[in-house]
Amino acid sequence: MILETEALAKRYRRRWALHDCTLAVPEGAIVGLVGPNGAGKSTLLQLIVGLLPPTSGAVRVLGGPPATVMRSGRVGFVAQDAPTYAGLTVADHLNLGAGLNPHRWDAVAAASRIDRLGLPLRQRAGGLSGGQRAQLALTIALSKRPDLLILDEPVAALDPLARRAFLDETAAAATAAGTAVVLSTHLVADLAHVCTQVVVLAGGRVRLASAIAELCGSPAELERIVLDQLTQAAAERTPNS
Ligand SMILES: Nc1ncnc2c1ncn2[C@@H]1O[C@H](COP(=O)(O)OP(=O)(O)OP(=O)(O)O)[C@@H](O)[C@H]1O
Repeated sequence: MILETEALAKRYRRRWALHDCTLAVPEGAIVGLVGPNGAGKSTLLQLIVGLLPPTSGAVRVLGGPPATVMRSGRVGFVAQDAPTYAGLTVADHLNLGAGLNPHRWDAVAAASRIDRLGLPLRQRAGGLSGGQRAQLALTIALSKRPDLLILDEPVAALDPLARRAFLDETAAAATAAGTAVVLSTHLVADLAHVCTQVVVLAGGRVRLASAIAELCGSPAELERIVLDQLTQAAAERTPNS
Protein backbone atom coordinates (compact mmCIF):
# COMPACT_ATOMS: atom_id res chain seq x y z
CA MET A 1 0.00 0.00 0.00
CA ILE A 2 1.16 3.53 -0.75
CA LEU A 3 -0.82 4.97 2.16
CA GLU A 4 -2.40 3.36 5.21
CA THR A 5 -4.14 4.90 8.18
CA GLU A 6 -5.16 2.85 11.17
CA ALA A 7 -7.69 4.06 13.74
CA LEU A 8 -6.37 7.54 13.10
CA ALA A 9 -7.80 10.26 15.31
CA LYS A 10 -7.15 13.91 15.97
CA ARG A 11 -8.37 16.17 18.76
CA TYR A 12 -7.84 19.92 18.84
CA ARG A 13 -8.04 20.84 22.53
CA ARG A 14 -11.44 19.34 23.51
CA ARG A 15 -12.87 18.96 20.01
CA TRP A 16 -12.40 15.74 18.08
CA ALA A 17 -11.89 16.57 14.38
CA LEU A 18 -11.25 12.98 13.25
CA HIS A 19 -12.20 9.62 14.79
CA ASP A 20 -11.16 6.08 14.07
CA CYS A 21 -10.15 6.58 10.44
CA THR A 22 -8.82 3.44 8.75
CA LEU A 23 -8.00 3.65 5.05
CA ALA A 24 -5.76 1.84 2.56
CA VAL A 25 -4.69 3.44 -0.70
CA PRO A 26 -2.88 1.30 -3.29
CA GLU A 27 -0.62 2.40 -6.13
CA GLY A 28 -2.49 4.18 -8.94
CA ALA A 29 -5.66 4.79 -6.89
CA ILE A 30 -7.34 8.18 -7.02
CA VAL A 31 -9.25 8.71 -3.81
CA GLY A 32 -11.89 11.42 -3.66
CA LEU A 33 -12.52 12.72 -0.16
CA VAL A 34 -15.88 14.46 0.24
CA GLY A 35 -17.70 15.88 3.21
CA PRO A 36 -19.33 19.03 4.49
CA ASN A 37 -17.41 22.04 5.79
CA GLY A 38 -15.66 21.10 9.02
CA ALA A 39 -15.92 17.34 8.30
CA GLY A 40 -12.22 16.80 9.00
CA LYS A 41 -10.91 16.54 5.42
CA SER A 42 -8.03 19.01 5.80
CA THR A 43 -7.19 17.53 9.19
CA LEU A 44 -6.91 14.05 7.64
CA LEU A 45 -4.76 15.32 4.76
CA GLN A 46 -2.46 17.21 7.14
CA LEU A 47 -2.06 14.09 9.29
CA ILE A 48 -1.14 12.13 6.16
CA VAL A 49 1.65 14.53 5.22
CA GLY A 50 2.91 14.84 8.80
CA LEU A 51 1.99 18.50 9.28
CA LEU A 52 -0.13 17.49 12.27
CA PRO A 53 0.67 14.78 14.83
CA PRO A 54 -2.15 12.27 15.45
CA THR A 55 -3.80 12.17 18.87
CA SER A 56 -4.04 8.40 18.44
CA GLY A 57 -3.75 5.82 15.69
CA ALA A 58 -1.14 5.58 12.96
CA VAL A 59 -0.31 6.74 9.43
CA ARG A 60 2.14 4.97 7.15
CA VAL A 61 3.15 6.60 3.89
CA LEU A 62 5.22 4.48 1.51
CA GLY A 63 5.82 2.16 4.45
CA GLY A 64 7.19 4.81 6.80
CA PRO A 65 6.20 7.68 9.06
CA PRO A 66 4.96 10.74 7.13
CA ALA A 67 7.60 13.19 8.35
CA THR A 68 10.46 11.00 7.09
CA VAL A 69 8.83 10.27 3.76
CA MET A 70 7.98 13.93 3.12
CA ARG A 71 11.69 14.74 3.27
CA SER A 72 12.36 12.18 0.53
CA GLY A 73 10.39 14.24 -2.03
CA ARG A 74 8.22 11.23 -2.92
CA VAL A 75 5.07 12.95 -1.68
CA GLY A 76 3.52 16.02 -3.30
CA PHE A 77 1.17 18.14 -1.22
CA VAL A 78 -0.87 21.18 -2.18
CA ALA A 79 -2.62 22.74 0.79
CA GLN A 80 -6.06 24.33 0.55
CA ASP A 81 -4.76 27.86 0.02
CA ALA A 82 -2.24 26.70 -2.66
CA PRO A 83 0.70 28.41 -0.98
CA THR A 84 3.20 30.23 -3.18
CA TYR A 85 5.86 32.81 -2.37
CA ALA A 86 4.42 36.23 -3.29
CA GLY A 87 7.84 37.82 -3.90
CA LEU A 88 9.19 35.01 -6.12
CA THR A 89 8.54 34.79 -9.86
CA VAL A 90 7.02 31.81 -11.66
CA ALA A 91 10.53 30.90 -12.88
CA ASP A 92 11.87 31.13 -9.29
CA HIS A 93 9.19 28.66 -8.18
CA LEU A 94 10.20 26.21 -10.91
CA ASN A 95 13.88 26.57 -9.98
CA LEU A 96 13.02 25.99 -6.34
CA GLY A 97 11.02 22.88 -7.26
CA ALA A 98 13.94 21.57 -9.32
CA GLY A 99 16.47 22.35 -6.58
CA LEU A 100 14.45 20.63 -3.87
CA ASN A 101 13.72 17.54 -6.01
CA PRO A 102 16.88 17.01 -8.06
CA HIS A 103 16.33 13.31 -8.77
CA ARG A 104 12.67 13.39 -9.75
CA TRP A 105 11.95 16.84 -11.16
CA ASP A 106 10.46 16.78 -14.67
CA ALA A 107 11.70 20.13 -16.03
CA VAL A 108 10.22 19.59 -19.49
CA ALA A 109 6.75 18.81 -18.16
CA ALA A 110 6.92 21.76 -15.76
CA ALA A 111 7.97 24.23 -18.48
CA SER A 112 5.40 23.00 -20.96
CA ARG A 113 2.56 23.10 -18.41
CA ILE A 114 3.44 26.67 -17.43
CA ASP A 115 3.60 27.59 -21.12
CA ARG A 116 0.25 25.95 -21.82
CA LEU A 117 -1.30 27.87 -18.95
CA GLY A 118 0.13 31.12 -20.29
CA LEU A 119 1.80 32.04 -16.99
CA PRO A 120 4.60 34.58 -17.61
CA LEU A 121 7.86 33.24 -16.20
CA ARG A 122 8.90 36.65 -14.89
CA GLN A 123 5.60 37.34 -13.12
CA ARG A 124 5.80 37.40 -9.33
CA ALA A 125 3.36 34.96 -7.68
CA GLY A 126 1.88 37.85 -5.68
CA GLY A 127 0.63 39.31 -8.97
CA LEU A 128 -1.09 36.12 -10.16
CA SER A 129 -4.81 35.47 -9.74
CA GLY A 130 -5.96 32.91 -7.15
CA GLY A 131 -6.56 30.32 -9.86
CA GLN A 132 -3.17 30.98 -11.46
CA ARG A 133 -1.42 30.60 -8.10
CA ALA A 134 -3.26 27.30 -7.61
CA GLN A 135 -2.10 26.20 -11.08
CA LEU A 136 1.51 27.11 -10.19
CA ALA A 137 1.35 25.08 -6.97
CA LEU A 138 -0.25 22.14 -8.81
CA THR A 139 2.41 22.30 -11.55
CA ILE A 140 5.15 22.03 -8.95
CA ALA A 141 3.41 19.13 -7.20
CA LEU A 142 2.91 17.21 -10.48
CA SER A 143 6.44 17.94 -11.76
CA LYS A 144 7.98 16.35 -8.68
CA ARG A 145 6.61 13.09 -10.08
CA PRO A 146 5.58 11.97 -6.61
CA ASP A 147 4.52 8.47 -5.64
CA LEU A 148 1.74 10.01 -3.58
CA LEU A 149 -0.05 13.25 -4.33
CA ILE A 150 -2.17 14.86 -1.61
CA LEU A 151 -4.39 17.69 -2.80
CA ASP A 152 -6.67 19.73 -0.55
CA GLU A 153 -9.49 21.09 -2.74
CA PRO A 154 -7.11 21.43 -5.68
CA VAL A 155 -9.63 22.58 -8.23
CA ALA A 156 -11.72 24.93 -6.11
CA ALA A 157 -10.12 28.05 -7.62
CA LEU A 158 -9.95 26.80 -11.21
CA ASP A 159 -12.38 27.60 -14.00
CA PRO A 160 -14.42 24.65 -15.35
CA LEU A 161 -12.17 23.85 -18.32
CA ALA A 162 -8.99 24.18 -16.27
CA ARG A 163 -10.56 21.97 -13.62
CA ARG A 164 -11.35 19.22 -16.07
CA ALA A 165 -7.89 19.47 -17.68
CA PHE A 166 -6.14 19.25 -14.31
CA LEU A 167 -8.18 16.22 -13.26
CA ASP A 168 -7.35 14.52 -16.56
CA GLU A 169 -3.62 15.19 -16.03
CA THR A 170 -3.86 13.78 -12.53
CA ALA A 171 -5.57 10.65 -13.84
CA ALA A 172 -2.88 10.31 -16.51
CA ALA A 173 -0.14 10.48 -13.84
CA ALA A 174 -1.94 7.81 -11.83
CA THR A 175 -2.25 5.53 -14.87
CA ALA A 176 1.21 6.10 -16.35
CA ALA A 177 3.35 6.30 -13.23
CA GLY A 178 1.19 4.55 -10.65
CA THR A 179 0.95 7.74 -8.60
CA ALA A 180 -1.61 7.38 -5.82
CA VAL A 181 -3.71 10.50 -5.32
CA VAL A 182 -5.90 11.64 -2.45
CA LEU A 183 -7.89 14.76 -3.23
CA SER A 184 -10.62 16.52 -1.31
CA THR A 185 -13.44 18.14 -3.21
CA HIS A 186 -16.94 19.53 -2.80
CA LEU A 187 -17.81 18.63 -6.38
CA VAL A 188 -19.34 15.19 -6.68
CA ALA A 189 -19.11 15.39 -10.48
CA ASP A 190 -15.31 15.52 -10.17
CA LEU A 191 -15.37 12.32 -8.15
CA ALA A 192 -17.26 10.49 -10.84
CA HIS A 193 -15.00 11.87 -13.56
CA VAL A 194 -11.64 10.90 -12.15
CA CYS A 195 -11.68 8.97 -8.88
CA THR A 196 -11.38 5.23 -8.41
CA GLN A 197 -12.29 5.33 -4.70
CA VAL A 198 -14.57 7.51 -2.64
CA VAL A 199 -14.36 8.37 1.05
CA VAL A 200 -17.24 10.26 2.63
CA LEU A 201 -16.30 12.00 5.86
CA ALA A 202 -18.80 13.77 8.11
CA GLY A 203 -18.41 14.92 11.68
CA GLY A 204 -14.88 13.52 11.68
CA ARG A 205 -16.10 10.00 10.94
CA VAL A 206 -15.67 7.91 7.79
CA ARG A 207 -19.23 7.19 6.65
CA LEU A 208 -18.31 5.42 3.45
CA ALA A 209 -15.02 4.17 1.96
CA SER A 210 -15.29 2.13 -1.21
CA ALA A 211 -14.01 1.49 -4.69
CA ILE A 212 -16.40 3.42 -6.92
CA ALA A 213 -16.76 0.52 -9.37
CA GLU A 214 -18.01 -1.70 -6.51
CA LEU A 215 -20.42 0.94 -5.27
CA CYS A 216 -22.32 2.01 -8.35
CA GLY A 217 -22.58 1.87 -12.09
CA SER A 218 -23.01 5.48 -13.12
CA PRO A 219 -22.02 9.01 -12.12
CA ALA A 220 -25.67 9.78 -11.30
CA GLU A 221 -25.83 6.81 -8.93
CA LEU A 222 -22.57 7.85 -7.26
CA GLU A 223 -23.91 11.36 -6.76
CA ARG A 224 -27.11 9.99 -5.21
CA ILE A 225 -25.18 7.71 -2.82
CA VAL A 226 -22.82 10.49 -1.72
CA LEU A 227 -25.63 13.01 -1.28
CA ASP A 228 -27.68 10.45 0.71
CA GLN A 229 -24.73 9.95 3.04
CA LEU A 230 -24.27 13.69 3.50
CA THR A 231 -28.01 14.24 4.07
CA GLN A 232 -28.11 11.46 6.67
CA ALA A 233 -25.06 12.88 8.42
CA ALA A 234 -26.67 16.33 8.54
CA ALA A 235 -29.94 14.87 9.90
CA GLU A 236 -28.05 12.98 12.64
CA ARG A 237 -26.33 16.20 13.64
CA THR A 238 -29.61 18.10 13.97
CA PRO A 239 -32.11 15.43 15.11
CA ASN A 240 -34.94 17.90 15.88
CA SER A 241 -34.95 19.73 12.59
N1 LIG B 1 -6.06 24.34 14.18
C1 LIG B 1 -7.27 24.04 14.66
N2 LIG B 1 -7.57 24.26 15.94
C2 LIG B 1 -8.78 23.94 16.44
N3 LIG B 1 -9.78 23.36 15.71
C3 LIG B 1 -9.52 23.12 14.42
C4 LIG B 1 -8.26 23.44 13.83
N4 LIG B 1 -8.30 23.07 12.52
C5 LIG B 1 -9.53 22.55 12.31
N5 LIG B 1 -10.25 22.58 13.44
C6 LIG B 1 -11.63 22.07 13.62
O1 LIG B 1 -11.63 20.69 13.22
C7 LIG B 1 -12.80 20.38 12.47
C8 LIG B 1 -12.40 19.85 11.10
O2 LIG B 1 -11.80 20.90 10.35
P1 LIG B 1 -11.18 20.65 8.90
O3 LIG B 1 -10.50 21.91 8.49
O4 LIG B 1 -10.36 19.42 8.94
O5 LIG B 1 -12.50 20.41 8.03
P2 LIG B 1 -12.69 20.34 6.44
O6 LIG B 1 -13.51 19.12 6.17
O7 LIG B 1 -11.40 20.44 5.75
O8 LIG B 1 -13.58 21.63 6.16
P3 LIG B 1 -13.73 22.57 4.84
O9 LIG B 1 -14.50 21.79 3.82
O10 LIG B 1 -14.53 23.72 5.37
O11 LIG B 1 -12.36 22.97 4.40
C9 LIG B 1 -13.63 21.66 12.42
O12 LIG B 1 -14.57 21.60 13.47
C10 LIG B 1 -12.62 22.77 12.70
O13 LIG B 1 -13.22 23.85 13.35
